Amino acid sequence: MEMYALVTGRPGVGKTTLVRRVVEKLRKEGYTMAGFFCPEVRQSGRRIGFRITSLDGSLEAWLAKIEGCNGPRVGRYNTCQEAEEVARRAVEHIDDVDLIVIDEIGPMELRLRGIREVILRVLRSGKPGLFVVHERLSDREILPILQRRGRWYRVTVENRDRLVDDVYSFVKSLVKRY
Ligand SMILES: Nc1ncnc2c1ncn2[C@@H]1O[C@H](COP(=O)(O)OP(=O)(O)OP(=O)(O)O)[C@@H](O)[C@H]1O
Repeated sequence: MEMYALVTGRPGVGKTTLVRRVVEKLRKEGYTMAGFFCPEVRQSGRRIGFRITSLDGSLEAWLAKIEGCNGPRVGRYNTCQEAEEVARRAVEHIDDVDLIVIDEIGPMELRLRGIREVILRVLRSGKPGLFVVHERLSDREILPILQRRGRWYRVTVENRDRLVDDVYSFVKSLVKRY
């Protein structure tokens, strides 16, 4: 049974923008949501790391940085343990919301054990979800669950505006069903 809208696509194509637009539309209609975003941080045009923020913006921390954190390394970045607490707290009221939103489920997020556990808890909760999924996700436990229960939306420059309504309608149908 489908219960997740899975947004994927090339880096920088507009996945986060699409999810934010869908979340905004749902919020205006009174739907309640929990989850987190993982925005990149640039300094003088150069990407120096990623933050993690709760969906409502009230919690935030570093997720990964080139310099300054000492969690497991992913490419050029060291992950930051402080991110685990934000992820945990961002979904602590999971039973009280209509929808879980996670941007994104990728190698960096899953490298932190606390975030991996949060994502598994979300997947076990029975709540519908709107997730950005890294196009090269290969996690042997999480990817099969997503594939079994998700409908994929591959974002391109051509379809990214049109997809907002498609994803929005699908997510609404999921919330009604669960
Ligand atoms: N529908 C759109 N119309 C115009 N510009 C857009 C649109 N969607 C995204 N953009 C622009 O493209 C850039 C990248 O968008 P966004 O961060 O949403 O991409 P992403 O796929 O989430 O990136 P990443 O792979 O880094 O997570 C931003 O500057 C954003 O303003």
